Amino acid sequence: MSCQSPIVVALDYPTMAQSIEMAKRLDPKQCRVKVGKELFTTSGPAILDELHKLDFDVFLDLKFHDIPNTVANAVSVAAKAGVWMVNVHASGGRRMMEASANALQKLTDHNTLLIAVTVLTSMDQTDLIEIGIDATPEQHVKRLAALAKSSGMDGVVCSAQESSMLSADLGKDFVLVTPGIRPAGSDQGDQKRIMTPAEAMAAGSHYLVIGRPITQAQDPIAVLTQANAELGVAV
Ligand SMILES: O=c1ccn([C@@H]2O[C@H](COP(=O)(O)O)[C@@H](O)[C@H]2O)c(=O)[nH]1
Repeated sequence: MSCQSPIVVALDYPTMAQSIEMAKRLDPKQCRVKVGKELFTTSGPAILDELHKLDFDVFLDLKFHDIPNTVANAVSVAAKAGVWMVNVHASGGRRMMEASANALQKLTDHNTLLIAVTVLTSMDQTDLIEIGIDATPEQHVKRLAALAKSSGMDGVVCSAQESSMLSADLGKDFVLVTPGIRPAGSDQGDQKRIMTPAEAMAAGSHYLVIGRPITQAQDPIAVLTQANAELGVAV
C-alpha cells in the first residue's frame, strides 16, 4: 500500500469493533493507523491482521520498555506480524535498543521501522523535574534521540517542537514521528508539546500522529481530509 499522507490516525478505542468501524471509513491511501495500548489490550494481535486485511500500514505503539532480551523478542514478534512500525522507549538504554535492532536484523524478511520514544508529548519541564530529570524537554529529547540513533534505531517519537533541532542534528533521513498534533481549533487535552499539522511538517516531522481530533470529531473524515489538504496531499 502506498500511502500519500504523513498522517497516522491513532485508533484509541475500547473495542475492536469500534476501531474496525473507523478503519473502514478511512482510506489506506490517505492515512496510516496506529494501534496503542488500549486497543491492543482489548483486541490482541487479531487487530493487526484485521487492519492489514484492510490494507493499512500499522504502527504498533506499545512502547516496549523492559530488559534487552524481553524487548528484543517482543520487537521480533511484532515484525513477524508484519507491522510497518514498532517502538521501544529510548530510556530503556543502549543495550536494550541494540538488542532490538539486532533481533530485527536477524529476520530474513521484514520491513518494520524501529523507533524509540524520547520524551512523551504529554510531558513538560515540571513533569521531568518530578521524575528527577534536570533538563528541559528539548535537552532531554536531544540526548535520547542521539542515543537512539547510535543504538541503531530508524528514528524517534518526539514532539514536532523538537523536529527542526533533531533534523539538523541527526539528518533528514532519521525518522521523526510526532504525536501531539492539533489542527487549529482542536482541544489540547492532556498533550503539552503540540503543533498544527502544517507547522509539524514545516519543522521536519516525517509522520504526524493524530488521535482524538479525528476520532472524536463529529465528522472524522472531514477533519482528516482538511488536514491532508492543508499539507498538500492529493485526496
Ligand atoms: O509521546 C507520545 C507518544 C505516543 N503518543 C500516542 O499518540 C496518540 C496521540 O493521541 P491524541 O488523541 O492525538 O492526543 C495516543 O495514542 C498516544 O498514546 C503520544 O500522544 N505522545
